[in-house]
Amino acid sequence: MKKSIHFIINPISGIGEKNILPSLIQKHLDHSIFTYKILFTEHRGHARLLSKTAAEEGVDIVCVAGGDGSVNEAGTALINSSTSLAILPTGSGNGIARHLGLSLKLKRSIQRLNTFKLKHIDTVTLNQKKAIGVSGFGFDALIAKRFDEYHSRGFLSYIKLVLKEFRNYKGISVILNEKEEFSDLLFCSVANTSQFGNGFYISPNSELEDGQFEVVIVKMPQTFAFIGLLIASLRGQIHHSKYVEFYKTSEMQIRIKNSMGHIDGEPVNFKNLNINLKCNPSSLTVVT
Ligand SMILES: Nc1ncnc2c1ncn2[C@@H]1O[C@H](COP(=O)(O)OP(=O)(O)OP(=O)(O)O)[C@@H](O)[C@H]1O
Repeated sequence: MKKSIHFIINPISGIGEKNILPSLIQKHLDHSIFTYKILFTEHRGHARLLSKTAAEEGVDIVCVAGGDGSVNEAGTALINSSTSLAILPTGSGNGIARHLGLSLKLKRSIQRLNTFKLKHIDTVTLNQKKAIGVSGFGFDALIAKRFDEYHSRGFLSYIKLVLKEFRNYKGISVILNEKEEFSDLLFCSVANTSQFGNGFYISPNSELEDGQFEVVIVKMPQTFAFIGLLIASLRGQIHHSKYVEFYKTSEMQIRIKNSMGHIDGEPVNFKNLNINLKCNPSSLTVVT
């Protein structure tokens, strides 16, 4: 019997044209293996609703075309279901797709679906919210919020914003497991995958199949050292920096002071800043 795929396309993700996707899918998907349907998201949160419905209907694969925000919406709706997640990376940063080693070329990533290889990956719970890639508090959350409101997307816009916002940024404080307190931090990340996106690594040793995640503490650097940190991040060397500490774990309680949060790059308002972090091992099936 043929497998069913629902393609869910976020038309505002990234900077590329999404209207060509239906013809690329028609051309490169193996129709002897798959039947498919194409849906475009119409608003924030729509990918979550469409994916939930697909899982309830017993669709085999939800293939989301978008960035990490869309991957989060679609993927977290499929946790512990028998529907697998596939990704066509059309976002600005595509951190989760890059971590999974997926091709950023649309033709290649559609063709790769035809081989239908599955992987069971971990997800992370932050209080009631679910994450797949990198979440956190502090400067990265501020950037997620500003980027969300920004007039343009893509890599260059992102870098411009990061450099502009750093100039006025005041640090945050974090307490780990009610014991260790850190103040004047640039940010605190919860990394289930290795990078924010665009090749900016925050936790190069994070893996999606180890039943654990990393809590990454980044101390506030001076401007010059901040540029150094960005370069180290792009080189995948940030774990050697004296400004960075890692805690690998499957569970942790963190208390955040004076910060907003983000989950998979999307700004999130946590009502309670006592956050219980928990890994959910092998809770999501992805096509790689
Ligand atoms: N039709 C739509 N109109 C407005 N917003 C939408 C629509 N469809 C989805 N969204 C929202 O767009 C936001 C950004 O999407 P996404 O993360 O996929 O792209 P990106 O930000 O360009 O990529 P990345 O997260 O990899 O940097 C998400 O919050 C998603 O809910």
